[in-house]
Amino acid sequence: MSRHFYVILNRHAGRGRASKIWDAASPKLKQAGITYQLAETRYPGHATLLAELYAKRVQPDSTDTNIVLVVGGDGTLNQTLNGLKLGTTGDPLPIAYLPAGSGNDFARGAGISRNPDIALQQIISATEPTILDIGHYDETIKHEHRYFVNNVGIGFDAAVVSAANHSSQKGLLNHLHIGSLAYMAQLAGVLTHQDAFPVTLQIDDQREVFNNGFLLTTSNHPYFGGGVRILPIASVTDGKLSVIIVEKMRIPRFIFLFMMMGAGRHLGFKQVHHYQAEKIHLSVSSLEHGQVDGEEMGSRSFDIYLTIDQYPFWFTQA
Ligand SMILES: Nc1ncnc2c1ncn2[C@@H]1O[C@H](COP(=O)(O)OP(=O)(O)OP(=O)(O)O)[C@@H](O)[C@H]1O
Repeated sequence: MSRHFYVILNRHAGRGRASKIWDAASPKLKQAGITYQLAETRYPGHATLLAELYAKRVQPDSTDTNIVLVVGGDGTLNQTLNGLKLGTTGDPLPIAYLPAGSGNDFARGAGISRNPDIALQQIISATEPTILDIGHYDETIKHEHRYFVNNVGIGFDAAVVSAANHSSQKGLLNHLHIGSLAYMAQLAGVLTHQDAFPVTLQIDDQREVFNNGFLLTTSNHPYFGGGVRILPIASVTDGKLSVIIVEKMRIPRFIFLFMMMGAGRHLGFKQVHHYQAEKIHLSVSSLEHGQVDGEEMGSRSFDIYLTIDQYPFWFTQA
């Protein structure tokens, strides 16, 4: 059975790293006898439309395996997944993913190498799809729904994403290839300004209320923020979502908590609560920042139903 790749390339991902990764990978695909068609994203969000149109166009063919290869970061992967979901009526088209972003948290969580040569080998050597968990949310106030590969965050992490994106220094720092400094600088600012907020959480049949929420993240795997192991218990193959709530605490204690995350010891703090479930319902009535897979949801109140789903990915485990 021959393989044909539809490549969705975001040359801007990873501050331009994606472009170099693709230029090195394309001859190797040809050498491996894989045919491909290249589509480059032209504007933010374009990957969704490209994937949707491709899914609508492609015909299932028993002699050919059609695979969508994403070359970009978690944002491009998220958009591609959502476009494929919109455009597919029959069997889902498998996604191959060459991580080329800044954070690459999905690759960490799924066992896809962040070394592009190894990741490409994982893709080329695959002979069948690997089914992994993905998340889905339904937000009832603004009537939004979307799939996610990493996480949906409300509060601290989303405020950091928003502040870094709107920072006046971001362009300069990115130009100097030190964009992560933009996040570090914003982290300090958000730590001092983010207020506590009330959260109501329904986990399967269990209901919890927190008046002092600070960080609220529902995740599909352990990593967030570019490699922070916030939910070590989470897995892309357990058929469950994991949720963590960190209550507001004094700044030095919060910094200590972040240091303990490296060793996975933060879950023992009394202000840290975590759960796993197939269905999660979150309500936040105050205006808070939200993010999904690192993309801003805006500042608003939230009433979100989160569920787990599965999707075929094209790679062999490292
Ligand atoms: N031609 C383009 N011009 C500007 N932005 C684009 C273009 N194509 C895609 N984008 C946007 O680039 C953003 C960042 O992409 P992506 O998340 O893939 O990379 P990243 O942020 O470097 O990686 P990660 O999310 O893993 O940290 C996405 O929001 C995407 O919509």
